[in-house]
Amino acid sequence: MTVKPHLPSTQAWLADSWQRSIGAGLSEYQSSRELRLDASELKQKHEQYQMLIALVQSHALPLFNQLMAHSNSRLLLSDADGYVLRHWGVSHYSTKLADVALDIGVNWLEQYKGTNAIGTALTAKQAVSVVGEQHFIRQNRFMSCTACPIFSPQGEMLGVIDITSEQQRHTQQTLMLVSSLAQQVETALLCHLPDSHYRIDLAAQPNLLNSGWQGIVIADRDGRIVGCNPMAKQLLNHAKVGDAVDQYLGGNWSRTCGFNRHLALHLQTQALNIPGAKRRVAMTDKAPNPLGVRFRDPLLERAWLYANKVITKQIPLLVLGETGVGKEQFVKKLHARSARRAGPLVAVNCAALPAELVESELFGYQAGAFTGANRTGFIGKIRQAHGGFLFLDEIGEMPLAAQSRLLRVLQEREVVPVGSNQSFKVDIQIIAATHMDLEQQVAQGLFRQDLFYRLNGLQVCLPALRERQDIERIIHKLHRKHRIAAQAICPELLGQLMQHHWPGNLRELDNLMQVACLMAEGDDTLSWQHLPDYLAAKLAGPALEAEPLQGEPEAGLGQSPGSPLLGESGASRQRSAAVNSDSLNEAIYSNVLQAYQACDGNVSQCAKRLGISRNALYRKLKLMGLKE
Ligand SMILES: Nc1ncnc2c1ncn2[C@@H]1O[C@H](COP(=O)(O)OP(=O)(O)OP(=O)(O)O)[C@@H](O)[C@H]1O
Repeated sequence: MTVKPHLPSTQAWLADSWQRSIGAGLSEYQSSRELRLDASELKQKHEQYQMLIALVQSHALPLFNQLMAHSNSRLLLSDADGYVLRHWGVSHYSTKLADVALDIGVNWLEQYKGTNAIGTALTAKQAVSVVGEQHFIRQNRFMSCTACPIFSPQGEMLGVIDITSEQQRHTQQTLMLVSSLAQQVETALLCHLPDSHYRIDLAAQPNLLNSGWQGIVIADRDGRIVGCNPMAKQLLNHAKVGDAVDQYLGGNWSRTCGFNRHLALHLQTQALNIPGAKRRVAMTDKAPNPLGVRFRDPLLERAWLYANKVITKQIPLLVLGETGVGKEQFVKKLHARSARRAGPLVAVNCAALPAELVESELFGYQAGAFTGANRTGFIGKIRQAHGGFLFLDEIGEMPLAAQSRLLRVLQEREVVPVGSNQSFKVDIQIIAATHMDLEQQVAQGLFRQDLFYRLNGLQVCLPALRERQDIERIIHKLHRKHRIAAQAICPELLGQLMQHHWPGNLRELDNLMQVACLMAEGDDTLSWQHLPDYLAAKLAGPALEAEPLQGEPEAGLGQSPGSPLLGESGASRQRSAAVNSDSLNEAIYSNVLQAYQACDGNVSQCAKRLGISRNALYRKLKLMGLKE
């Protein structure tokens, strides 16, 4: 005899769900059906959703632990197909959950389990609480479950987050808590969109800015919206991705990061500092044609074509070239034009990575893995780069002890976070860059030969600025970038710029143009008179060829050494020293030291002040014994 279930009548979504359970052929008296992933399928799911899992762990688990850890409850995450991906909470509860198969890898769609929070939230696309008797299958009625879907910034449902409790009956508060956990994860996803540079929180009242109910807009470096939450859309009258933030918030929102006002809105802007902030939300299908990028210099063109060939095959790429030739920009362009462009580009500054932190930075670590570890753990740069590029910048500067650890990391394409026994497969393209002659470093015992071979799948060398056939075009390009209004360059100055040695390469030219254009504001022609004296002297007079601090030139520090790199043609063009190198080095030391002290040891600020890259500053500080 079949017993007709008594349909709950109080809430429409619940009645609909029971109807669907009956429609799926389930009976409340039977035990539920089981669809379970096998080990390899589960591993695949974990790889696919590792970013989501990590964000739940870092953005939802701490609050859950604080409020529910002692209440025989568990926090669960399922994917959009209803498979439980992970659960967290008190350990003695999981056996009981396992009895009803609320276990990792088990599917909780309504068609298998009847009305339940995970399956019903997925179908109804809304937060639901399914408490005790409301479960369709009797076997599940000892539980209270509350679940809320998590949506990607593009509106795609990624999964649900759920709290399941054994004794505690869920209430409206639990529903609010789970919704807020889902919201935290959605905000984290928003902040990890490719090109995220600014986060702007907005609200009508200042005390709502950190309430969880504020609007959030994520903008790129140029102030274009790359994503926003529904509240921001509402507050900004349907702002869209691609719109300029200025259009909605005036021109002051990014001027100083911090609090601000625009009309009736209170704003709080912060610069996002996510390492390699370009993470994958979804892989896109077709890569743009790299051959569409044209270089007007044959050496650069060849480097581009070769590099593009190897990066489709996961062959490690080594990018060489003097400081400031644009290695980092080249890698960014490679990434942007590659099939992995929707994946992240995660940069590691190897010069600034202490040996003892190599594993935890690269592999990640579990919460509490060692003293000083972040409470929520860290996913690690390698897993962050999954699906994209891992860019090992300044590889030649890496201390030997750190090199052997890096080698181990690169040999195993599986990552086990420090303090964990779970391994994660990673799919990454490795690119390393350096301004140093690595082969010479190997010969001198300063760089491990095995690591060199591991990184040196293909080597491309970017030409120095003085060697480039398109130097005139670059000068005009950088002039256009910095000039304040239409303006020509006087032929004598142009000629001199084209002949200059440019030890700091593009960076040096870029800095010079910036200063000169400021001086030339309002004039029709950029000419000698607009150059500060020291720059004019540098261009006009005999070249200042000082010995660098350690065979290495930097722009912006007042020195002008020759090329240290590779013995390639540029090196042969080095001119002889014309000033006393000791006094020049002294001046540089004192310059750097002053700036470093003035910036309270803040490397980014100090590099900005000196007009050099952070990497270059790190190198200087190391030479001066101010950094490890
Ligand atoms: N294609 C380009 N066009 C114009 N300017 C460029 C280009 N590439 C790089 N630059 C300028 O040169 C600067 C240095 O570029 P980048 O950091 O890529 O050099 P790098 O070779 O990686 O330097 P380092 O070895 O010191 O880290 C950039 O900040 C930019 O100002």
